[in-house]
Amino acid sequence: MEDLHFSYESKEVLKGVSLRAEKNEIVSILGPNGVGKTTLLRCICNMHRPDSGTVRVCGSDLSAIPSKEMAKLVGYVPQKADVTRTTVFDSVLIGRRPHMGMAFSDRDLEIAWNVIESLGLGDKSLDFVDEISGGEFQKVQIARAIAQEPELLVLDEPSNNLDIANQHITMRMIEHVVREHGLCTVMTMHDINLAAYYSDKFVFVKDGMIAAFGGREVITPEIIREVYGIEADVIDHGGQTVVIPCREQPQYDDIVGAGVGGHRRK
Ligand SMILES: Nc1ncnc2c1ncn2[C@@H]1O[C@H](COP(=O)(O)OP(=O)(O)OP(=O)(O)O)[C@@H](O)[C@H]1O
Repeated sequence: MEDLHFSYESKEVLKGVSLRAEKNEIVSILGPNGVGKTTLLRCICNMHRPDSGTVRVCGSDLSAIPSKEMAKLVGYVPQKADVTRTTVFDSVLIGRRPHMGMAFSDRDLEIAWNVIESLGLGDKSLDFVDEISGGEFQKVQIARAIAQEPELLVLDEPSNNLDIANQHITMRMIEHVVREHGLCTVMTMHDINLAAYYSDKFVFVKDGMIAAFGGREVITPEIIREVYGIEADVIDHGGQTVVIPCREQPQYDDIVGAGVGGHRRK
């Protein structure tokens, strides 16, 4: 992505974003609510046309290729997806559409089933997607994108609605697919610790620009303060980077003192 600018009408959300993600890499995009993370992902997937700048996947300018070719390159899981009444199995199998000829092949069926089983959805495969839980639905969306076998997997908050065990099952599945097939995953995350657990690179977004981009060395108390405006400790826990917000935050007192939620402190 090179020098990308994007505006909603007169509001400029992305102000010259450049970044490069490699094969076999998991890249997490981090930053506060409303900073432009989803907008960035939608530009990567060609769902938003940037004001200027380019996005290339495997050398192809996505704005210039047919949608079926695009679907072979990029699999996208949005934060909120529409629910149509299909079974879990069919919903995942549909991910194979960019690869199929006139009909689904045995290989398509096998790939769909393997992903479903790996994500622990086997016993739900004949359930309708409008009759499963929010977390199960999230896993179905991710399973479909994995079954699509794209070069680039773009995930908007993949841990949404998932309990701690399912967060790790899903992230491990994504990690496995990335390592096994050498594809690239770019995802937004609010949980920095989960991102730190599984990602190779981190992009901190602030004011429509990249505040930091790199390996786990960019996760520092300074960048957390700069981007989120909070104090936090960043510790190494057995080789794992862990961010722990400090209990005392001067601005929390201001918020509580101002009576947010009706709980004015005396
Ligand atoms: N369709 C739209 N029309 C106008 N403004 C929009 C639209 N979608 C998003 N915005 C605005 O653009 C900004 C960036 O939104 P975006 O959804 O990209 O943020 P985000 O970082 O993904 O937020 P979150 O972490 O809360 O999901 C926000 O101020 C938002 O209100």
